[in-house]
Amino acid sequence: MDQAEQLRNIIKAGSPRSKPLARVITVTSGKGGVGKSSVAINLAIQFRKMGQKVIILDADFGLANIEIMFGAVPKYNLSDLIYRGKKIRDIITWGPMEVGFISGGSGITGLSNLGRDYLSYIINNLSELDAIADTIIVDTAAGISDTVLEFLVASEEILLITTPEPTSIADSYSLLKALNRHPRFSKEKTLVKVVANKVDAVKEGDALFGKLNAVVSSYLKIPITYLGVIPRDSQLPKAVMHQMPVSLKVPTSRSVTAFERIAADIMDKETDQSIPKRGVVAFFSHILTGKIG
Ligand SMILES: Nc1ncnc2c1ncn2[C@@H]1O[C@H](COP(=O)(O)OP(=O)(O)OP(=O)(O)O)[C@@H](O)[C@H]1O
Repeated sequence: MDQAEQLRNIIKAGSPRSKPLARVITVTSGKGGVGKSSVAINLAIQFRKMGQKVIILDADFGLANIEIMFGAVPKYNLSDLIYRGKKIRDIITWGPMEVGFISGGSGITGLSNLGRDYLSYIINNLSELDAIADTIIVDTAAGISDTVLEFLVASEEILLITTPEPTSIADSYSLLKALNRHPRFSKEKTLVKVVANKVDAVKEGDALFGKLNAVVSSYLKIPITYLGVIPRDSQLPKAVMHQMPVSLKVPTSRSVTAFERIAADIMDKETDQSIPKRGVVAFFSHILTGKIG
């Protein structure tokens, strides 16, 4: 049995569980600095307020945005689970409102060199996340690296953060173009939802989505939907300075009203039921299968 087959068998067998699989939402952007980590962390807080158990996986290897915004320094990261025998519960850092956080470290990158028994051990370990979390938010690096694309291809739900700057819209298009070319991308099985961040007026966000949607539907034919705007909000960077999510620091601020609305929209019961939750095992197996061919 080759490694890919072994992984497929693990997915088929699933893990013993008494609760539904976790929903994996991947937050990404074509360009850096558009607010990806801010969106990830504030949606996590909003989902917690709605009673969800939430884990953020910081897959922006090398940068530590989430831990800075969280004001919590993780003791271990994903590499400690993969290479140093730590268990999943050891590598979760609990932040404000008990949002869990896993730092990716340099975890995923050396996986192709591992043997198959070892890979199944890792996948089995990660599968525990389905029992710990209802929703897992994956914060990727910005841009079109192979690793980012692997994460996106493995996701059933992608939040694409864009700002009205023409460069951000162009980079969002390039990201979707690269994703569309990926041999394992399925437009039928992936929901791509656009968030317009740092906008000065609702109209500006609508225009941004209109432009992006026009080119994406003509040239790529990927269905994308619009989750609306997050206004430019001076409270947001101020909260970062205090290492607290703005949703907790200034819950009445304008961006927080937008985070509440977007979180409610994402968790809307009807939409929620239409999403085929693949769970953590399928998500990571997808990535690992890609790595080992
Ligand atoms: N709606 C907003 N209003 C005002 N400032 C914002 C808003 N969203 C994000 N910012 C600010 O923009 C900067 C970048 O945000 P953030 O770090 O979340 O972006 P990112 O896309 O994750 O960046 P990176 O590419 O470095 O991972 C931060 O200073 C943040 O406070």
